Amino acid sequence: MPRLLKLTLTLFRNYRHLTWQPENALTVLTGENGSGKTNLLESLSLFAPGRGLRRASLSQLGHNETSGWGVAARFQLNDEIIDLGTAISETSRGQRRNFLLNGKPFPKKEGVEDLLSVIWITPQMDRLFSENASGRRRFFDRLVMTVLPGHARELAAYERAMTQRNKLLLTRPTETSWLSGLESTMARHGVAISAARNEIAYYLSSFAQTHKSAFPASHVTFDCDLSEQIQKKPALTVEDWFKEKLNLSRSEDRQRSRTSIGPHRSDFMLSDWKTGLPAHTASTGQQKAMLLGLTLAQTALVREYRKASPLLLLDEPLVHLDRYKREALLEYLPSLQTTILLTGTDSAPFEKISDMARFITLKNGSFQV
Ligand SMILES: Nc1ncnc2c1ncn2[C@@H]1O[C@H](COP(=O)(O)OP(=O)(O)OP(=O)(O)O)[C@@H](O)[C@H]1O
Repeated sequence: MPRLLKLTLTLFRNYRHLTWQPENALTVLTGENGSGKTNLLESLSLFAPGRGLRRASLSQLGHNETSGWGVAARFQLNDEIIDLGTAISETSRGQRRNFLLNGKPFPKKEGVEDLLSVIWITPQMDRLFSENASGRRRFFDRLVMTVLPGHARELAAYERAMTQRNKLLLTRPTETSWLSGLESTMARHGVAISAARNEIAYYLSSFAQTHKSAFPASHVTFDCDLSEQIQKKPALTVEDWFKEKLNLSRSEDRQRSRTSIGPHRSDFMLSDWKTGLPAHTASTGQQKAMLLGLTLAQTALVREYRKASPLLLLDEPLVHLDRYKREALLEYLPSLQTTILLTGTDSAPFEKISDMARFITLKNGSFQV
């Protein structure tokens, strides 16, 4: 669990209208380039905080950029059935995306991430370990959120305070007590963010190590002053230490127009547990295998912490993998007993799961019968 029972797309990307009731836990979506495979996965990725698997703007999601799009899905969670919906709403501050739970706005202080974990990989992530740190940070924070949903709120609160501090340093740098208040807020949430990242990195490494699969067991570490401090000192002391650092960096940060220290600057490192091979020096296929290894360990961790499986969206998971790894992945996935959507241009590489999975061919945003 969870099980996707129904998906309805209205004027979403290249879909005018689609209603789909999946029959199997495993679905393989195939079709020519541009047929709508990633778009369908993207629609489900919107049931997670943020901008979905393509990080698209709201206007890009509507069919031919119309704003009247909507995505609705019915899920079976452990023993209840819920209806989730997302669409654009107009507010006094402009357009934003809203969520509906069983036809009503979400209760205050509760987010979609409290009900459902959605995990995805995309072909763009094949370069995750060799490209810039901001992509890795975003990836890792999303990973932490799927396990500890409160992480999303900590990040939002930290970023809000940091944005205000950066603005204040430029416009009213003499407002020292206001700045101190913002720095206290940043320190409190910053320590919580780093602690959650460290906790998940630690458990991911140990889960990955015991995980029996063809995928390299990975060692995950964080490169951040704060993470290092947290490993040595109690959280409150680290909070004071971070607050002091922020205070001391005011004039430098004012010159740079940004905050130069904190968890928003950290990076995470991944290396093969056995060989010590750092991910960025591995081959393309090895990096893909490390990404999948991390994703499978994440899935196990979500189950352990939340007593429920995540929804898995795997866009082109077999690309770059050798035959041994492809088969190992396909052999493992059915044991997860959750809704898993896989994509590929051809069905042949998925042969191994042909008796368990439902194969659907897409063309121009509709299912081929
Ligand atoms: N807002 C939109 N309105 C209409 N069509 C769109 C919109 N956004 C993207 N498309 C179209 O959707 C198609 C891309 O779909 P998608 O990325 O899902 O394809 P895919 O099947 O995953 O292809 P590939 O195999 O190349 O990865 C493109 O033809 C693109 O022009």
